[in-house]
Amino acid sequence: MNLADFRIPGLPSTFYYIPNFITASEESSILQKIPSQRWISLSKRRLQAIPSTLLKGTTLLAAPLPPYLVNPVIDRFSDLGVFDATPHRKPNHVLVNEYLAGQGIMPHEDGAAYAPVVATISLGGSLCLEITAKERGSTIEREGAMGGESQEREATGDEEEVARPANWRILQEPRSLLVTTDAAYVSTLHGISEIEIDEGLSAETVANWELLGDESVFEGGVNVRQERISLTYRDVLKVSSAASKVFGGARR
Ligand SMILES: O=C(O)CCC(=O)C(=O)O
Ligand SMILES: [Fe+2]
Repeated sequence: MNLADFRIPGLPSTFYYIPNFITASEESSILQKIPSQRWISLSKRRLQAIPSTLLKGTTLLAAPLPPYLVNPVIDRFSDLGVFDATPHRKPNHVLVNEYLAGQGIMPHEDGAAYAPVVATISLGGSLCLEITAKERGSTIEREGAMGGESQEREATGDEEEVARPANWRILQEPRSLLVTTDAAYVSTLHGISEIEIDEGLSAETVANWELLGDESVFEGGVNVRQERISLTYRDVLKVSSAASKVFGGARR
């Protein structure tokens, strides 16, 4: 399997969409293992930061990812070379987002705490991710990384930016992998509309239509939202080990 074969055409470089990246039984096994007591509730969705929320929004306290987030996907990322260009060459942080029908996430960018590669696995329902080309020079801070604290920022996000219509839609099916990298990571915003039905779905309006696993599901042009969980894998640039914190602190 070659990542280049899965490049989404017509979008800023580079997005890749791989349908059926995991099997249905792998999907249900992961869903069962997501801990039910770790959710942070935001007004529009719930999330978990694993292994933990970044310190100051930028620094990961080193800890391994739990096995259910490692197997089988990390080896598959390696086979595809998804994180080959990032400093740790594999992800060290996962944001788990849950969206019920009608829930979404404001347009945002993921920001400079991470290497510019996000690998998103979708579980449960399908929905459209909306991509907007960023205006030159504009900056919108990362929304998801800081968990609960960032909710305020989400609410007060730059109105001009969020009011602009999306340029492209990527339809994410359950069990698919979406990779956002290179210029696309820094030159576009992504968001999910708070709607219960995605409408007008077709080869003309969905950028990854030709790459879908089963486009016949969407033949009527509609997707009725079901509960969806996304696993967004990232490589946090700054990692601090607990030991270096303790000893570094004691020496000063
Ligand atoms: O759920 C998704 O696919 C997107 C989530 C997201 O953008 C984020 O957590 O930063
Ligand atoms: Fe994001």
